[in-house]
This record gives sequence, structure tokens and C-alpha cells, in this order.
Amino acid sequence: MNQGITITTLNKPFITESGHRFKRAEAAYKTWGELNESADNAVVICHALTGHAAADEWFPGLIGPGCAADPEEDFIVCINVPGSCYGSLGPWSVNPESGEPWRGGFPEITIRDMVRFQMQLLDQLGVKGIKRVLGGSLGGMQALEFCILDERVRSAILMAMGKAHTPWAIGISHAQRAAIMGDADWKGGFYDREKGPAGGIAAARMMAMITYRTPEDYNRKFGRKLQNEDGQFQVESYLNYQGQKLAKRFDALSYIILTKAMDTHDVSRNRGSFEEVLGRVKIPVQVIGIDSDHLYPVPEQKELASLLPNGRFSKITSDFGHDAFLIEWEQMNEVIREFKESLKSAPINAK
Ligand SMILES: CC(=O)SCCNC(=O)CCNC(=O)[C@H](O)C(C)(C)COP(=O)(O)OP(=O)(O)OC[C@H]1O[C@@H](n2cnc3c(N)ncnc32)[C@H](O)[C@@H]1OP(=O)(O)O
Ligand SMILES: N[C@@H](CCO)C(=O)O
Repeated sequence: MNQGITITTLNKPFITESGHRFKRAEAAYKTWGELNESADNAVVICHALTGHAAADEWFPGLIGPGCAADPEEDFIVCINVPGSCYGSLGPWSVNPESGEPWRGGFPEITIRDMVRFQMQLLDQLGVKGIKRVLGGSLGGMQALEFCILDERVRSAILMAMGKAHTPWAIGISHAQRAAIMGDADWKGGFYDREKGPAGGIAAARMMAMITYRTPEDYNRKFGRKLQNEDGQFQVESYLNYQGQKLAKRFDALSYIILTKAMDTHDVSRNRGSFEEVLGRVKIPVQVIGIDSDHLYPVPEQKELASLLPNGRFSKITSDFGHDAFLIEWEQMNEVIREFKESLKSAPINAK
């Protein structure tokens, strides 16, 4: 896992929206393909909640010849967001004042912070133009903010999210955070890394896995079948497994920080109305919804596309629910191929 990741130090301090100044911030990233002479062929992939910079491990169907990110033509970059636990600045980075990891003292991170952090690294890599920015869920929220904050972006593909985090999605994340914070090993966020709130994060992932999928998917996969002679349902065994799997690879503080960052997602915040803010995004944007997504339902993507002057909406059909953006490669590539085709006949420089 995480093959080919580079970790570098940002060459300027990273200052968060809340005003926290990190004099030294590490950024983990992975690239594919070459930056061209004019340095304007970058394609930025933004990762979702538990993803990381090795996008080829979780977006394999969208990276390749003719895909959304084509290493033969594009300089593809994926950067681990600050607050995560996969190499970039996060709660286990050392606080220079105390010489100890930040842990529960790590400051708030917003979606805008994530994007500005990535913009700093892209500057450092010499990127002058971004052909496309894409992502789903948390990745889509970042990609939308990229359209607003970064003048270099010339087109975008946004999947399975909306213009702001809804009370429905905030509530779901809140319940998951309560499971983590209710674990005796949480210790106010000042736990030892080797003995974190594993039960809490496993419970949070179980809840999340229900919102990421659908009744149809679980009916087809498990029905009412039992896993063992103790009377455990298959679905229970599956959720236990998924919870433990995440507890082994992800950090509870990062889970709290990143889900709270998702709750800050609201492109209108301190900027004006949604109509004004999104109306200023003149670049072509493909918005993709999943018909069975219960977490970020299709009306959110339809609305977002309608508020973007050059927005297009497409729906994919799937029983997988929200997670379909990490699974339904064929349908997504079809939509993306059409979008890329449409750009050939329309200029993509307008901002
Ligand atoms: C190498 C890495 O870790 S890279 C992945 C890092 N993750 C990310 O970047 C986030 C994006 N990825 C994801 O969210 C997910 O991987 C997805 C959505 C792409 C796919 O989800 P998955 O969990 O792989 O698929 P699915 O829901 O079918 O579950 C399959 C797993 O459940 C297990 N399982 C299935 N039924 C049961 C059951 N009844 N009891 C116990 N376990 C079960 C399978 O054995 C399989 O285990 P494995 O993951 O060890 O192979
Ligand atoms: N399944 C995704 C979250 C979906 O948005 C992840 O684990 O990152």
C-alpha cells in the first residue's frame, strides 16, 4: 500500500483559515506522467475520507490511456490532505513548541485549507496550468473549492457531493464521531498511537459503510444468511470486518479532523450567495451523481450543476450507493469520455 509516495516539506509556512501558522509542513504526494514544457498539463486527483496519495490503488479505473487522468498526456498529481494520517501534516506531526505530536491539540482544518495546502505544493512542483481537477465525496468538495480558489484550473469533474455539507451528512458524521469519542481509549484525543480508540473507529466505520451502500446491495450480498453457528448474520460479520480493517489502517484523530472538515464544506461561507459564488465559476464542470447515493443524493448534484454556468449533470446507475464512485469505472469513464469530447469543441480557458 502507498507505493511511490514522496514526502516533501512545503517551502513556505502553511497558514490555516483559523490563522494557525505551521512554519514547517510536510506534504505526501504521488505523480504519474511528465509535466510538459509549458507546465500546464497537470491533472489533480483529490482523495476521499480514508484515501491517500496513491490514487492508482483506489481510483485504478480512472487512471490510464483515454481515462480522466491519462499519464501519456497528463502530469497527474494526488496529494494527501492535511489532517490525514498518510504522510502529510497531521495530528501525529510534531508540535515544534512542545517537541511532542499535536494529537488532540491539532487545529481545525477546512476544505479550503486542504485546497490551499495542495496549491502550495503544486506551486512548488512548478505547475502553471491545471487541465482538470477531479474527485468524489470529500475529494469532490476539494475539487469544487479548487475551481473557486485556483485560477489555474481549466475544467473539473465532481462526483457524489454537493454545494455544501447538508444537515443529513453532518448528522451522520456526528454520530460516527460520538462512537469514537465515547470509546474509553479516546482520552480527549490524547491517546497513545499504539492504543487508540479502535472499537470507536470500528463502530464509526460500520455506520459509514451502511451510508456508503444500499439495501439492495446488502440484500444481494448477504440476504438473511448466517455467518456461523452462533447465529451471527453475514452482514454483522461483514461490518465487523470492515470496522476492524479501518481501525488497523486509519487514525481516529484524523477521522475526527477530516469529518469535521467535511462539515465546513459550504462554498457560500463568507463569500455571498451560492448563485453568486458558483456563478463566477465559468470553466466546464462535469457533475456526476449516483442514483442510489443516500448520503449525497442526486438532487444535490443536479442543483450544483445547474448553479454552475458551464455545469453538466450526469447520473450513473448502481446498487452500490455512494461508494459507486470508487467502483463503477465503466459508467464513469463513459461520462468522462463524453465530457472530454465536449471540451474539444468548446474553449476551456474561460474562467
Ligand atoms: C490497499 C488499500 O487499502 S487501498 C484502499 C484504501 N481505501 C481508500 O482509498 C478508500 C476508497 N476505497 C474504499 O472505500 C473501498 O476499498 C471500496 C469502496 C473501493 C471497495 O470496498 P471493499 O470493502 O473492498 O468491498 P466490499 O464491500 O465488497 O467488501 C469486501 C471485503 O469484505 C469481506 N467480506 C465480505 N463478506 C464478508 C462477511 N460475510 N464477513 C466478513 N468479511 C466479509 C471480503 O472478504 C473483503 O475483504 P478484503 O477487503 O480483505 O478483500
Ligand atoms: N469509501 C470512501 C468514503 C466515501 O466517500 C473512503 O473510505 O474514503
